[in-house]
Amino acid sequence: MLYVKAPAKINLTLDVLHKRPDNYHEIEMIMTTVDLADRIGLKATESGIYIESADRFVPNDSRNLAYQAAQLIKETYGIKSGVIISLDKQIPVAAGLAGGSSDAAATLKGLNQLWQLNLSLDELAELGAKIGSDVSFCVYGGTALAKGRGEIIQELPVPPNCWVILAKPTIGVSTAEVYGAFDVANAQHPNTEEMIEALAKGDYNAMCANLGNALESVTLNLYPEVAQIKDQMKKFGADAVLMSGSGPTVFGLVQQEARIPRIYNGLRGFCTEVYAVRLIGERESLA
Ligand SMILES: C[C@](O)(CO)[C@H](O)COP(=O)(O)OP(=O)(O)OC[C@H]1O[C@@H](n2ccc(N)nc2=O)[C@H](O)[C@@H]1O
Ligand SMILES: Nc1ncnc2c1ncn2[C@@H]1O[C@H](COP(=O)(O)OP(=O)(O)OP(=O)(O)O)[C@@H](O)[C@H]1O
Repeated sequence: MLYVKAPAKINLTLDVLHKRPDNYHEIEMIMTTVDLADRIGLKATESGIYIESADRFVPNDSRNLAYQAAQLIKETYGIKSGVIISLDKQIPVAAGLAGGSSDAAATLKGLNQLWQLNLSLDELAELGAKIGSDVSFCVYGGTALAKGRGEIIQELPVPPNCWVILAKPTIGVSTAEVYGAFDVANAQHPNTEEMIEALAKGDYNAMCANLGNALESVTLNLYPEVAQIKDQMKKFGADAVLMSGSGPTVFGLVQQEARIPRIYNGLRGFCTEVYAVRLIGERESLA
């Protein structure tokens, strides 16, 4: 069995520029990986693609993004052999943390090794873009500026060291629904350039000051409980707070470890899924 780690991502910024003729939105966003990861096991079989997962919210057929990754590699490179993909899910599902996309990216990287394809990260990221907008970033990991519909990746410096508290309300959010309700005319845009500068300088306070997500107000309107979690996280002492991706997960950045118990325990009072993890933000080598 070959094991590959599939880390979650958070959005430090997410800007939506305009709607495109292909119905996707042109975006500009800065993503970084956090130390909360699914573990993907890959086992060779004679033929077929099989998904094993104990999580009842995870599809075990071609709707699974890891299945789609294996299918794409098999078709593109004419592979006859099969694979059993076991997904040990740690990343909450439909959370805005790119769980499915990261599983797909890890599957691409793992199968590259299992089937000895010798593909580069760039080639794997290009394949990943066919599966979903977040998959290319997940192939590289680390910290990056993503453009286009999310698939054009430019590496950025590793953010300053800090803790990330993640809190997911019990609702799951559909990315398509949030983009669908987005109103370009009334959008609030984060300052992407300032965030890039903050990362270049390793300036934690500037990173906190420039967190911004144009989709946040859309999800907050649809699901008021997300706004409540944001308020609570601030009240309990996070340095800065933002919704990740299309939500509903809210993350808070904290530099002082001593502050974590108060925030963590305070949120656990009305939110079952709360995690305190380190920010990774650094690229890992090929699986
Ligand atoms: C919200 C984010 O997670 C931020 O990282 C991504 O922008 C979404 O990435 P994703 O879940 O991989 O998205 P996809 O599976 O490619 O697309 C899901 C749906 O979201 C909408 N979508 C997605 C990306 C994008 N740039 N514009 C869009 O309008 C489209 O309606 C699409 O049908
Ligand atoms: N490997 C997978 N893990 C979890 N969900 C998956 C997977 N493959 C497909 N799905 C489906 O995708 C839906 C969205 O789940 P996912 O956890 O990827 O969302 P997300 O974190 O919001 O993604 P993103 O941030 O990329 O928009 C789920 O409801 C599930 O039906």
